[in-house]
Amino acid sequence: MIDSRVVKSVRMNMTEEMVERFVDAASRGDVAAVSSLISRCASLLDRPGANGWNALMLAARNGHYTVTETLLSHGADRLVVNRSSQTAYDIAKFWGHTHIGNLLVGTDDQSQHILETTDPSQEIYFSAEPLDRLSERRSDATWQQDKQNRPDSVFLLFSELSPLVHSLEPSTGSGAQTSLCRFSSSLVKELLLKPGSVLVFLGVERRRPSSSPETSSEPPAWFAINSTEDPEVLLKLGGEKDLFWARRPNRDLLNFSQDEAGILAQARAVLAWHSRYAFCPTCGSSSRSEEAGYKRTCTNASCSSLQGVHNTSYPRVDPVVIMLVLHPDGEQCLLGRKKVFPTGMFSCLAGFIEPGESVESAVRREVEEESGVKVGSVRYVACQPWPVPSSLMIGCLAVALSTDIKVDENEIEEAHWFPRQKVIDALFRGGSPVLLLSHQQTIAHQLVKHWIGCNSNL
Ligand SMILES: NC(=O)C1=CN([C@@H]2O[C@H](COP(=O)(O)OP(=O)(O)OC[C@H]3O[C@@H](n4cnc5c(N)ncnc54)[C@H](OP(=O)(O)O)[C@@H]3O)[C@@H](O)[C@H]2O)C=CC1
Ligand SMILES: [Mg+2]
Ligand SMILES: [Mg+2]
Ligand SMILES: [Mg+2]
Ligand SMILES: [Zn+2]
Repeated sequence: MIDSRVVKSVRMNMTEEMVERFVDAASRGDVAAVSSLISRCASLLDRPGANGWNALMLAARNGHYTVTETLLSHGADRLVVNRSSQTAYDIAKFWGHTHIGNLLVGTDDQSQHILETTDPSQEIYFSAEPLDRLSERRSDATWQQDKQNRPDSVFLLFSELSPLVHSLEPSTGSGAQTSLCRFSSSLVKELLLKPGSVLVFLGVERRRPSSSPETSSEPPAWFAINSTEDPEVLLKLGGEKDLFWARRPNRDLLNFSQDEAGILAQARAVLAWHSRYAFCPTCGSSSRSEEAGYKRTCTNASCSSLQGVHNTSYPRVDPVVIMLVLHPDGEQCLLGRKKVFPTGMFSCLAGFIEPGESVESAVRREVEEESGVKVGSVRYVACQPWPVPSSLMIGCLAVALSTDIKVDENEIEEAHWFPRQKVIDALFRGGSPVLLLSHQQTIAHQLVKHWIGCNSNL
């Protein structure tokens, strides 16, 4: 007689084996095997394998576009999570498969196929460009005046370079905690006449490709104002709303949506330049704002800054190299901490580029100055505008030639080689007691993530 428990157990084993074959086919990108197994047993679709990952997650992990497409066309559930609470979209995003991420959220763009799949720049905070800067309109005074008077124009307000913001309900789902306060021209009209106010034209909203052709009016223009009026009085401009000034640059500026962060990076950096260049650096006379806030011209008619190329007349950008230095064994990375960092936090080394220096030389010099480690090859990864006040962080991976560490105590308190697994734990567990990484909106964090994503096989 056959024991029914044995039959049940054999059946279970067969099903489990089929699930494993199915997830394995998805993981390898074998679209024929995936399709054939689904046609034989549709219930396989969302079943997880032994490690808790289903076929969609594995296809997303390994960048298999056609398999992802096939699974979705059969109705695979995009919202199922693995044991680390990641959806297939989270996994695709983490591993840099942007085109698969787009497919999973339903905004597929085939052109992504042509590009390298691991391009981290699309995710970099402060780098979104939702406005068209329309630089050709900056010197068109009539156009500028018209835009300033239009009721649909948007004005952002800053005091001592801090933007006026309001909190967002977590239910907005965007992940952003704060949003920039948007004022209309009628509310800021008087403020613009005050002598301490500086106005910068930021651009016009980019039209969405789907917008109807009969919308003939031009898209709204955006401006930023830095005011020297009493900040408490300015708060009242917003009426009864619960507004506040985002004053702590390294913290309060990291809570916006990607689009608002991009606008903020532009606005704050240009306003910071105005606040530091009230006087001409060449002759010391006062200077005035022109070209809708994109130029400062010396008021002294005989000043040499009025002839030739003078970079003091235009908004400044300071290049900074920031690098994740990899151990020659490829399995460890060099992270350091400044005294001001919270306990346990380590980050990439960074430093200003000096005049006459290439990116590669600056990486080698700063790493050696700060840690004593010699660096060989350097590879650019992505950059981040950093409006504190107006740096451009140039993010690189670099490979060490030596491994002994001797820190420059003026700049760095400690630096160590961290093994890959410790870094993975810090990334996934949001900070272990031994290692806390910098905020995920920083390029330092993104470089670490990029390194893990490039090489690891989680
Ligand atoms: N987004 C991110 O992930 C990160 C951003 N950063 C930003 O990068 C910038 C530079 O990093 P950091 O490690 O401090 O740089 P450095 O290692 O070059 O050290 C900075 C020090 O160098 C001096 N210095 C030299 N050149 C300049 C210059 N052109 N402008 C200002 N100071 C200069 C200053 O000294 P003194 O004050 O004595 O004159 C300053 O304190 C910082 O603004 C920081 O906020 C840094 C790390 C991560
Ligand atoms: Mg340095
Ligand atoms: Mg430094
Ligand atoms: Mg330096
Ligand atoms: Zn001058």
